[in-house]
Amino acid sequence: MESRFEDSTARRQALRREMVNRRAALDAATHARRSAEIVEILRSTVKMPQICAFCWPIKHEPDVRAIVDDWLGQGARAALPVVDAPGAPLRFREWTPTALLAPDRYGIPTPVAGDWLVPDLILIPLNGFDAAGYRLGYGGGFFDRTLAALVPRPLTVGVGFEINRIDSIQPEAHDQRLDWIVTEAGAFSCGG
Ligand SMILES: Nc1nc2c(c(=O)[nH]1)N(C=O)[C@@H](CNc1ccc(C(=O)N[C@@H](CCC(=O)O)C(=O)O)cc1)CN2
Ligand SMILES: Nc1ncnc2c1ncn2[C@@H]1O[C@H](COP(=O)(O)OP(=O)(O)OP(=O)(O)O)[C@@H](O)[C@H]1O
Repeated sequence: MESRFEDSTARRQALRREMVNRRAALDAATHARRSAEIVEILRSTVKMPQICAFCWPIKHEPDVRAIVDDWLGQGARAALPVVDAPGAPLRFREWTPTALLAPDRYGIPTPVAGDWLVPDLILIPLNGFDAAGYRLGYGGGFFDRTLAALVPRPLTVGVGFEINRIDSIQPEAHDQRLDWIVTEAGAFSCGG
């Protein structure tokens, strides 16, 4: 049992790095084009939420901030995740275009003030993903823990690039399945 645990942990660690490396190899124009394609698909498939959580892109993740700007202009509110501590669920703090952001413990720009909000939609960046709707992140377990705790559960839409598609992330008991995955190739319902 111990060695099997170490194997799956080692596999995930190697996959996490590989997924970041694949995105890092995209040139800026390709990255921008694919991000824009994802935003177009989101525009035509996702109903505007009341409160949209999204992530400030890191590690060459897709940049879908344009749809958040659209929704803000149409009356929605937006929020970014805040890491209180490793092992704790995320909380979400309001973001507006004038919000002051400061790097958190991982260097991720994070609001330093603002209302704490509960999103009805979360746009979740996919470091890696599979067709069943499982996501590979950066190993913190933050979204798994957060989604396990949120009642009612918000709509979860993973946003990723096709180069980060994996046959199966070999989900574990704690892995939360996303409702939708949107890539530059389309919107996929995961039927979780
Ligand atoms: N853009 C973005 N923001 C996000 C997330 C995300 O996936 N993307 N998160 C999604 O949950 C949360 C942050 N989760 C993170 C977890 C680990 C690392 C990280 O850099 N890990 C190091 C190893 C650090 C360590 O072990 O101490 C690494 O990958 O090198 C970064 C973010 C909240 N904000
Ligand atoms: N609901 C939960 N309760 C307690 N621990 C959890 C829960 N969900 C995940 N974890 C723990 O978090 C750790 C990391 O999980 P995982 O490898 O799935 O992270 P990840 O999805 O890559 O990370 P992140 O969402 O931060 O990007 C695991 O060791 C797991 O035990």
